[in-house]
Amino acid sequence: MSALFLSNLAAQRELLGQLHTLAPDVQAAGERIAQALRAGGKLLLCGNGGSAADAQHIAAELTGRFIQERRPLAAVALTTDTSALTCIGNDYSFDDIFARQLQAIARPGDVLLAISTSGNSRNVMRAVEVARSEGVISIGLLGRDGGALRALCDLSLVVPSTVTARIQESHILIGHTLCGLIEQELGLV
Ligand SMILES: O=C(CO)[C@@H](O)[C@H](O)[C@H](O)[C@H](O)COP(=O)(O)O
Ligand SMILES: [Zn+2]
Repeated sequence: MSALFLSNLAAQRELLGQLHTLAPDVQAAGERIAQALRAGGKLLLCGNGGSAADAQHIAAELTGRFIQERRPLAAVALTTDTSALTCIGNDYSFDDIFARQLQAIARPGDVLLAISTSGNSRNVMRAVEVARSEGVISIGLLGRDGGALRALCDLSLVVPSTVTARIQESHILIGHTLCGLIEQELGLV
């Protein structure tokens, strides 16, 4: 068990080494999301497996509460509606499960947080492509070398580990940091 703890600490140390490039990008991502929310837009989130859980977790911090009592903020995880996911997956393609929901509810000025540890999940890539065509800013929360999503997204936050679990552990740290920045930016804490 202690091997897992040590492996997590090593990944966090590697992340620390990237802080000079990552911190300004996380700050920029928080500001962009806050700007969109201030203007009446919303944050949409997507990802597979553990990243679907992260998408829901981050959305809940905003619609519910992160640190302090405040008005709810508009955030929707595209991972939660099993009817939409099974209908679109079954009738169209699993690659379309996020893109089609996004087409239905996204408006120009919204932001998409696209979460993928490999950076290569087809359904997340398809969502980012649709985001671009709908005037939605895309922020990638990625791992490894960022994969294909790195270049597709308007802004990419890449955790430089090659282990999926370690990347996810850093993703939720960055997700919480974004929630804190958003609350600060909106003057709500
Ligand atoms: O949580 C884990 C592994 O820690 C898995 O459920 C993992 O999220 C799934 O294999 C995903 O399908 C991986 O997708 P992605 O992060 O490469 O986009
Ligand atoms: Zn996991």
